[in-house]
Amino acid sequence: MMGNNEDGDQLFTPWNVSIASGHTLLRDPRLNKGLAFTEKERESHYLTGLLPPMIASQELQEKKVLHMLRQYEVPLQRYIAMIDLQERNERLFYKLLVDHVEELLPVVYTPTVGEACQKFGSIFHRPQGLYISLKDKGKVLEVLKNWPERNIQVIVVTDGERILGLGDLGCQGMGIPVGKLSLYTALGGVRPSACLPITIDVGTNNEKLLNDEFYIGLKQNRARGQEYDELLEEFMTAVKRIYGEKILVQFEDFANHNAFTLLNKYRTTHLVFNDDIQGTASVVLGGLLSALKLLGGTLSDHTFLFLGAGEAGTGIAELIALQISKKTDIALEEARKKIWLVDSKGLVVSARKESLQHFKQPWAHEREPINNLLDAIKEIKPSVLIGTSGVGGQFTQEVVETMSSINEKPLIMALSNPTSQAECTAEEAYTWSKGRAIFASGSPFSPVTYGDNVFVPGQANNAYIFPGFGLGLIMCGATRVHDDLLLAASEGLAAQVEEEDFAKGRLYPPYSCIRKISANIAATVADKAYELGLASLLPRPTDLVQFAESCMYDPTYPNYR
Ligand SMILES: O=C([O-])CC(=O)C(=O)O
Ligand SMILES: [Mg+2]
Repeated sequence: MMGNNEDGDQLFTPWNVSIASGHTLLRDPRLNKGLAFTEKERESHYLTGLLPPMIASQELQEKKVLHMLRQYEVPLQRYIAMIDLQERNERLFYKLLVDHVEELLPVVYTPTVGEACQKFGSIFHRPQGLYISLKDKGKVLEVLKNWPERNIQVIVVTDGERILGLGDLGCQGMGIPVGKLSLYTALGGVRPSACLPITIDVGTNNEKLLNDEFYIGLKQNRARGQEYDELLEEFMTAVKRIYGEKILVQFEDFANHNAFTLLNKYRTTHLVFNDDIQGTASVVLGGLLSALKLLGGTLSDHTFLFLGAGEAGTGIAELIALQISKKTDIALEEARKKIWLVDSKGLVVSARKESLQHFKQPWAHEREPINNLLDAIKEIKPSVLIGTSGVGGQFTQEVVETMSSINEKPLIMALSNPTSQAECTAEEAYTWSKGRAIFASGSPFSPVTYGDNVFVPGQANNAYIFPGFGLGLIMCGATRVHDDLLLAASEGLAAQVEEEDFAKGRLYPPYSCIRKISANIAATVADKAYELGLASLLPRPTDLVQFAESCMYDPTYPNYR
């Protein structure tokens, strides 16, 4: 329909019904193959003349993009180039990511994605993902319907309040669901069209953003309480209504208070998973199980001390206690007593119980108060030290040396992200422990040479877990997440660590085999879901690893007729 409005501008309805060919085909990132369109495809799809004569293979295209990426010295430039590729040629983006996962994971994911979120307003080109704000209250279902795809299997949603260890980035947190879902596809094989990144904008308390003229979100302080709860309730109801019972909703980078509340509220009615609480817990438990092969003994022989008592800290602590209680005759309550948490006010102890947030209370054991990490280490003598504080540099030389004086092989995990927030670097851990520490970190660190040894630190990042875990849930039609599925994922991951990994001091297998790892995790998770009666796809496939592999998206170009 055409016509003139009052201002004299031409009005028209932006409808366009066509099958993709010619220019449209080239502009559709899901279908575009660029120079890889064959002679025949160019002829039958009206592409002749729209491309230069060269016909390139997908491999050659990969080589070219990789060459270009390696020329950029600034990580953010690489990130932008990858996002541009994703928006231009989706299959090439994923082919590249799958084939060069170790090199490109730090580009599209942690740590660079953190910087991208911080600068999101200025690098914002074309919108990715779906934005739902307070303004959409009462019409969230309609907003969801604006998304062009219908067959969604996974949503990753954030409200941007705790982006990695970088704090409140408001609406600019969108980089995180986008990045996580790229990994769902590249690492876990979930189809890109089945993935939906969502940011819920309830405002931000970040003054810098509120005063930034280019800030892309709502310029108001965060809604709390009833206003917040109602929007999230409307969202969760709409999601189930539009996508059904089996839609997986992954909560990501919410602040502690909302993260625990949302998970508890929706775990019995929806298929929900909190990556920061549960995914991180599962990846760390996997690393601990594999560390036992180096250290000997069982989990219950160890004493654990955490710096940080938020989502990651208490999530990991609870999963360790659960595993101990399942594998021994120690009750969960007793198992918890092997685990100690230090927060910003010092050791979590019973004397503080009244003033503690509810998620810290199970960890308030009997002991004299201690107000700092170092003294807590000296008193408790942990064999395992885990940093989940979100604050960089807290594992000082003295901390690492003290751990090393207590333990022959201290196990130290510096999990906070991105790299700037890591509790210590890999080099610090190996140097200060004189090469004795077993070290893993949330963000990637390069190998470290110490004496005659080259140590390869493992990256204890939930990226090992959520893609395979999600695939496992989806492929068996799971309807609820159960803690036993997380334990299964940890065991599935630990089973993938090989002798040569241990020889290099790493507790995790290399990311280069991540698709195989994910298929195995998916299989152990689905197997457990069948055992618990949580799987709806019947009959159960006999070979679950093979079934997982057969479900995985292959980014190789198809041929067009
Ligand atoms: O995104 C990551 O690298 C791991 C994670 O969930 C977080 O730090 O919040
Ligand atoms: Mg996270």
